[in-house]
Amino acid sequence: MTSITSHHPARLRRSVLSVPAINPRALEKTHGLSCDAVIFDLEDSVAVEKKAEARENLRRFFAETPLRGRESIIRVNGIDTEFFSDDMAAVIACRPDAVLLPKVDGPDDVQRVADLIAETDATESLRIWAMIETPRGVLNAAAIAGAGRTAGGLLDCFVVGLNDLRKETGVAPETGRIYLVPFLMQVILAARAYGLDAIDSVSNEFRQLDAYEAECAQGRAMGFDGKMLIHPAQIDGANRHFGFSEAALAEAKAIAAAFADPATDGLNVINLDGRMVERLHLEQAERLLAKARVIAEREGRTA
Ligand SMILES: CC(C)(COP(=O)(O)OP(=O)(O)OC[C@H]1O[C@@H](n2cnc3c(N)ncnc32)[C@H](O)[C@@H]1OP(=O)(O)O)[C@@H](O)C(=O)NCCC(=O)NCCSC(=O)C[C@H](O)C(=O)O
Ligand SMILES: [Mg+2]
Repeated sequence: MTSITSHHPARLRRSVLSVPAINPRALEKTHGLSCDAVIFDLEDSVAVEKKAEARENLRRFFAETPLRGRESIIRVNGIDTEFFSDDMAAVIACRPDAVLLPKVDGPDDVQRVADLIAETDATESLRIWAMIETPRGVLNAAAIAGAGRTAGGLLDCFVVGLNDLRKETGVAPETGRIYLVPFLMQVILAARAYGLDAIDSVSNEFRQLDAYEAECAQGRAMGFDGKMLIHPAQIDGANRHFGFSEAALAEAKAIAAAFADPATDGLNVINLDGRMVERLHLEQAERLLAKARVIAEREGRTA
């Protein structure tokens, strides 16, 4: 693979909202929210004595009122915990689009889960997402991303977890995430090297929307595809920052139109209004336009 083309070029993952599976009211609310994807959490937001009840909530939710038109992901407890096998049974029963593994330390974690899925009839539809949130996870990010290939191509997306990473490393929550940026960039690079998407970490302060918006802008500039969220108030900001401006859309259309002109047949590089544009830019433009079409479709208009 030589480009950053992902498995699913037109898949939207701007806003990925986490919802505690123990909270029926919040589960119900997901139907009216404009996030691109929902993570149904069985891990940290569910108390130990409530795990079984949370799984039951999910079984009911997926059977009776499943999410439509958006990706659904279930976050299970860690593979070495006592909850994992019951969580995976719930995942297989619910049939979300993906299972999110927390605290992935190395490629073996992904392989173990891929082997488990291979024993079921969910291989066609169920993908694996991995949380990169431990020091080993960050150090092994490239090997983990590469494991996607041996694990039947099921690995699809990385999600960064800075709460755990701060806890494990002692890095302070400084403005601008200054000391965390090297870790974040390493995760993005590893994801891109193997065609995975990468989702930025949650921001805990869900009432401080100015700081949150700045963090979204930073995440977008770093190359993340979207942000994991904890509260509905964070959805609009993520959709805006990880979406496209009118200017970017117009530029993508101009690039696509230029290369569609027969006059550019056989040319790899052209002059577009005083700027060099290559066919690699056409790939980027087409990816942007495909995502823009999905957004427009969802909003009931034409791109
Ligand atoms: C943080 C919260 C506990 C705050 O909840 P609450 O006190 O209810 O907030 P509000 O009163 O402002 O809520 C307003 C209404 O919005 C609904 N709501 C709130 N959060 C959600 C949600 N996540 N999904 C759907 N709906 C939500 C409330 O029910 C209110 O509705 P209404 O009654 O009609 O007014 C809460 O936001 C929350 O639990 N958030 C998610 C927590 C979570 O999922 N944690 C795990 C993910 S974080 C993570 O993964 C960290 C990572 O691992 C790492 O290491 O970094
Ligand atoms: Mg975590």
